Amino acid sequence: MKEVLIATNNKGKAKDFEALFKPFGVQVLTLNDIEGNIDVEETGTTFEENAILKAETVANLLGKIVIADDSGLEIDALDGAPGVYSARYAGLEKNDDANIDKVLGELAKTPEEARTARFRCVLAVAGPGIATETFSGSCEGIIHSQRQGTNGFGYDPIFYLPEQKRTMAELSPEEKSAISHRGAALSKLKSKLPQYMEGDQK
Ligand SMILES: O=c1nc[nH]c2c1ncn2[C@H]1C[C@H](O)[C@@H](COP(=O)(O)OP(=O)(O)OP(=O)(O)O)O1
Ligand SMILES: [Mg+2]
Repeated sequence: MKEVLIATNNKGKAKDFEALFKPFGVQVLTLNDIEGNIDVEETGTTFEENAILKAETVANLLGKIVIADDSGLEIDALDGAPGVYSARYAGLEKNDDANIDKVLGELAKTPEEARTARFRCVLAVAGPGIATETFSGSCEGIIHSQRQGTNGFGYDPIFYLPEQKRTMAELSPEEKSAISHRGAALSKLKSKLPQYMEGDQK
């Protein structure tokens, strides 16, 4: 079976990618599936910079084509925070629960109509024989006043989708794939996928 390596340590993202690649019959591997402990420090100030940094660093270490994902939540009432700092919003130790509590606390006095937000995702592809490229996608929603649903990861339980009348954490993996920022970015990358898999000589 064909495989892609996603340069991520996030098991929630890995599940999203499994659902996204399933229709193509492509097997998803992540850094959790390979030997060693690769963790790239995210020193960039944009999703693009961090996605490229992760993709190129891991591609260089492994000598193969990889896809990296840098993503996050932009909340308008917080001037775009947590943005690129989404994973470490409540502190250096990554903690989805603490991050959600921090956001809900900051928005406690913000009325529903002013709680607009979006998820953003930038995918970067890098590796031997190809020029690094990026693909981006976004998904609009509203920050809900409490958690709802148990699917997905990260901020999904508080990301309310008015059209679905549910939070992202109440969608099935297939439903999330169809509307998510990650799905939108991957659909731009999709047409180049055969080229990336052929270009990889390893
Ligand atoms: O679909 C999503 N549903 C909910 N939350 C999400 C989503 N997509 C990104 N997010 C949040 C989670 C994390 O707080 C941050 C990503 O941070 P980001 O640095 O890209 O990922 P990460 O450090 O967890 O894993 P890695 O860098 O190894 O890929 O945005
Ligand atoms: Mg990260």
